[in-house]
Amino acid sequence: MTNEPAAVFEAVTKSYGSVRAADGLDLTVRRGETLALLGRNGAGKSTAISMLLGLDTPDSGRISLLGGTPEQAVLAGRIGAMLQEGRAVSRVTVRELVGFVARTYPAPLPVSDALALAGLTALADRRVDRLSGGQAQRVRFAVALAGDPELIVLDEPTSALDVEARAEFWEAMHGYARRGNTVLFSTHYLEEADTAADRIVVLDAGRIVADGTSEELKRAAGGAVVSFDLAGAPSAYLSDLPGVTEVEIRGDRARLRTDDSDGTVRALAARDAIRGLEVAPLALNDVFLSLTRGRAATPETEPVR
Ligand SMILES: Nc1ncnc2c1ncn2[C@@H]1O[C@H](COP(=O)(O)OP(=O)(O)OP(=O)(O)O)[C@@H](O)[C@H]1O
Repeated sequence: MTNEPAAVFEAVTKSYGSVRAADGLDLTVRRGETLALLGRNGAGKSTAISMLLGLDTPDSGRISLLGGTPEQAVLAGRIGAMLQEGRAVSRVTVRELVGFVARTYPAPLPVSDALALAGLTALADRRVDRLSGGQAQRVRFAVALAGDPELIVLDEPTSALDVEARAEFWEAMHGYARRGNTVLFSTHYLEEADTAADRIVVLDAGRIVADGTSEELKRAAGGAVVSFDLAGAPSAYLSDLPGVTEVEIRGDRARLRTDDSDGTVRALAARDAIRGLEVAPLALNDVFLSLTRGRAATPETEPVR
């Protein structure tokens, strides 16, 4: 393995009419890491991925992939990709399909390895049009692995899957990553970025607004959440307590985001407002919301799940 990065974006911009889908992206993807591009619908994830794969060209800036251009890396079979829309294939078996794709690459994985990595060994002789959504998605993953790529790029790979199928999918992906390969995937599931990735890059309106491990992102955002039962008491004073930056009341429960949890708790204790008191570190969801706040309320954007 070399120290050369898997992929580099340098000051990459891309506009569609008046929409800036990539607005000065600078990003280095290191070899062997599993990186999540996290953002709402329309944040620019698919645009970044299309440019990385050479399917779209930046208006300005530069992208290199495995030390060369995206086209060179893709043509040499060094990249595997799973994009959002998959074409349906019928009649062939799982093994036949993966074998067929593997033969188009210069140095493919043995088909049995690709099937095993994708958790498909037991389904190898099943027709691909007779699979569940989760199984079909793992077939697409096996197809992306067929050429034995060094880097795999997955655009929202689990968006149509239920919880169990998602877990199985990530298990398969981890098997591939453990072989020293690089994975870049996009998602709008925070939980998935949190658990499946080593590194999270948060995109918003075509810009990178955060970059780090889930722990680093939470630490950088600072603070904690203090919650307690109001027990019918008034809540108007809460926003004036030490450290409190945000107050949310749900039913009879108050939830305070604070930069100084000790100070907040002391002040609540002084008012005897500590029924059901809980102090918790910030969740990735809170971090994400504060990073992307103020840009969310347009009709095309949806909250992350
Ligand atoms: N071919 C295109 N023509 C016009 N606008 C486009 C095109 N592709 C993307 N856009 C716009 O660029 C912005 C970024 O879109 P992109 O698909 O990259 O976001 P995304 O983060 O992948 O979203 P999603 O989660 O919905 O896939 C959006 O405002 C989108 O409407």
